[in-house]
Amino acid sequence: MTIASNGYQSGFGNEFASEAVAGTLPVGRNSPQRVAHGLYAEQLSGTAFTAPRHANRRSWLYRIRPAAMHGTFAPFEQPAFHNDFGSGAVTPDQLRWSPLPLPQQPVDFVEGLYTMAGNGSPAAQHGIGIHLYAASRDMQGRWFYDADGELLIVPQQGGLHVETEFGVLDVVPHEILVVPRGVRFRVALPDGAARGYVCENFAALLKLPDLGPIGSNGLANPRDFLAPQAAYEDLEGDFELVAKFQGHLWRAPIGHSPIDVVGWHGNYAPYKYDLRRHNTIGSISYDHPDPSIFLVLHSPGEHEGVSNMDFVIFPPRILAAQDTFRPPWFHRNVASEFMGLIHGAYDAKAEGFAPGGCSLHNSFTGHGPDAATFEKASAADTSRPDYVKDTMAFMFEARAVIRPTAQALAAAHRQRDYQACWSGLQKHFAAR
Ligand SMILES: O=C(O)Cc1cc(O)ccc1O
Ligand SMILES: [Fe+2]
Repeated sequence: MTIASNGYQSGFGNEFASEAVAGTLPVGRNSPQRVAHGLYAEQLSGTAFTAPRHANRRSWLYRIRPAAMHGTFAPFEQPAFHNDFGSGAVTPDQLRWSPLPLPQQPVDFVEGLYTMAGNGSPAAQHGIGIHLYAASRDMQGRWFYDADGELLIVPQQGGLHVETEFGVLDVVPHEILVVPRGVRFRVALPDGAARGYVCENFAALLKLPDLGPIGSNGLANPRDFLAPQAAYEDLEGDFELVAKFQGHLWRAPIGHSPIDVVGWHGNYAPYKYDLRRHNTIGSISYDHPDPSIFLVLHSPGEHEGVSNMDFVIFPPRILAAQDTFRPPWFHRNVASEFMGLIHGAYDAKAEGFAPGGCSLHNSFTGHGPDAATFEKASAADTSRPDYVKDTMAFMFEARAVIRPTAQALAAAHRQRDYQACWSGLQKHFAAR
């Protein structure tokens, strides 16, 4: 059984209000003595009660049964999905992986999560977990919530039909989905199989960046973010609720569908965004800009301008910079970079970086265009623009080193010859 979408409300972090049955939302108060239609009122807080108003996020849910109603949690064994990033040595090598193969067996979204890397921890409330998912069946009689971090889901192959307490979000590759901490949801696969990336953010909630001299419009525009209209099901049965709590998965029996919110209002809700709407800005004079110009959302850190995580995309664009090496330059950064590819080819890598694949370049590890890209771009005619088409790469960039998991380092899909992509770079130096 699937719940159909009731559509969307637009805006980033707005004070939304939505009811699937007319007259559900109380007027002029949040918690009346008796809620309309015999519903229960429940608050879901995403920030401290006393967070300043501009940062305060919470919603009120009016539901058939309160979230407290479920059985006792017991461990749920899914050893590939965790937050064990280790504390020992971490290789400074450049790392790259081919796409995670799609499962041959029936595997749902939660069973198909595979942890690649991360830093910090849910207990410390800083850092990120970076996961892949590869799934082949709908979550059946099972709902999931992550108490450890908000989930930034980046589909790469196959759509996702995501039923949440707040309503339904349908996403396809090129769209992203953010499910806030604690929100219960079920993922169905309209295309039969699906693959993608997840950034689990343990720290400050994702927000739109300030635009500085860019002005009041540009990059990801707030009105293009969509939150769901309320949609619910009134369903009883022998089901299960899976929780991620302090790095581990738990399961509890639940006798009803938790997607039973008939109306809600507030500013803490899941949302989606179509990356193709990004208003991409670049150089119209010379030089390739820093990738911060491609920022979509970020989780700010304690120091201004230094993020816990920046989500950056490399969408189709026109390169016009003159007398310029147009692809990303060679570089070493204090920040650490995990990249993925949703579609097409990435302009710094002629070969080997496939859609569904990923790479990791940690703090001060040298990287940049591969040898073939360097030779081509050094010889290119820059008097005319380049149209970079058929591409959508992204980066989860973190201030702290991103530690690959033991399973990612040992994985069959790791490209152990990745560094060879630079070995063909020729010495061109001539003093005279
Ligand atoms: O390909 C990369 O490494 C990502 C990246 C892209 C870019 O345009 C500038 C710097 C950077 O790290
Ligand atoms: Fe880089």
